[in-house]
Amino acid sequence: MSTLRVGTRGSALAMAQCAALAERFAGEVELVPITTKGDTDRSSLQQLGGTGVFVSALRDALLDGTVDVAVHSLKDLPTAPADGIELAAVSKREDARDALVARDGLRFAELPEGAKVGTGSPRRAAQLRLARPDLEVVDIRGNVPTRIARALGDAETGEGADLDAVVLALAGLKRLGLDGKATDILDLVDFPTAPGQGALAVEIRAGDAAARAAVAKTDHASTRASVDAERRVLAGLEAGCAAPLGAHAEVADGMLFLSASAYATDGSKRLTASHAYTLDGTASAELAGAARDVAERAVAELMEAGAAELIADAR
Ligand SMILES: NCc1[nH]cc(CCC(=O)O)c1CC(=O)O
Repeated sequence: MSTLRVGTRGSALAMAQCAALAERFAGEVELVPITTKGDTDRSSLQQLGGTGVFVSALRDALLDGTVDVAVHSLKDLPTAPADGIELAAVSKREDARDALVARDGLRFAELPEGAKVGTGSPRRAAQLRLARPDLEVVDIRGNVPTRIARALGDAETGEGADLDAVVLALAGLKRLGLDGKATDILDLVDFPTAPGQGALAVEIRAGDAAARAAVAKTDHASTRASVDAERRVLAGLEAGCAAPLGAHAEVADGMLFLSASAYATDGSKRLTASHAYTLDGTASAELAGAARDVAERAVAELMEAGAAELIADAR
C-alpha cells in the first residue's frame, strides 16, 4: 500500500499528539502539517467565530487529496457532519480534566483574593467566576508554552509573567511533556470540561476503505460513545465550541454516565443534568444507543431549566 499522508495542525501540541497516534496506524505514514486560521490569527476565539476554525483547513486538505487522514483534537470538531468526511476513529481519551498552572506552586484554593487567571475559554471563565467571584479572569490566546509563560514567565529567564495563573487542558500539557508545570488539577464535578476534551478525532474521505482500515486500531469504543454523548448535548443545546458548556461522560461499572452543565458567562448561574444508562455489554450498537439516551435526557432537563437562554446570552 502507498504511504498514508496524515494531516495535522502544525503546532507542537498537534504534531506531538498526531505523531503518537499515527504510530499505531497500519503501514507507512507521513505527517503533513497544515496551517489553520486558528494558528495564524491572534484574535480571540469568539472573534474568530469559534466553531471549526482549527478544523476546516484540515478538512479541505482531505477533500482535495493533499492528505488521506486528518487528526484533530476532538473538542475542536464542530458537531455538524461535514460533506464527504467520515469520522473513522476516536482515540482512547487522555485525562479529560483541566489543570491550573500558577506562580509559586499555588493551588486553586490558595490563589490570593483578586488573582488574575488567564483563559480564552468562556466555559473556563464562567467556572472560575462561579467558584471564585473575586478572581479577575483575563482573556488570553496562544499556544500552550505561550499561555504557561503568562503565569510562570519565560521558560529560560522566568521573566515576563503578567498573570497569577492560567487554566489549560491537562491532556495538552501531558502530550507536550509539560504536565509537571501543573500546580493543581481541577475536578470534573466543579469544572466539567469541554465535550470531547482529551480525545482525538481521526477523519478520512467518506468511503475510503483503505484509510479506514489503516486507522481502525486507534478507535476506542467507550471513548467514542462518551464523546458522542457529550457532543449530543452541545448539538442539542445548539451551542458552539466556544459556549459556556461543560460535559463529561464515561463508561464505568457497566454504565454510561453523563453530566452536563451550562453556565451564565458571568458565573452567576449553573444548570446541571446528570444521567446514567445501565449497559448489558460492550457492543458498539448498545453503546451508541446509550449515548443517545443519556444525551437526550440531559438536553431535555437542561432545556426545561432554561439552558437555551444561558447559551444565547453568551453569544
Ligand atoms: N481549545 C484548544 C485546544 N484544543 C485541544 C486542546 C488540547 C487538549 C485536548 O485534546 O482536549 C487545546 C488546548 C487547551 O484547551 O488547553
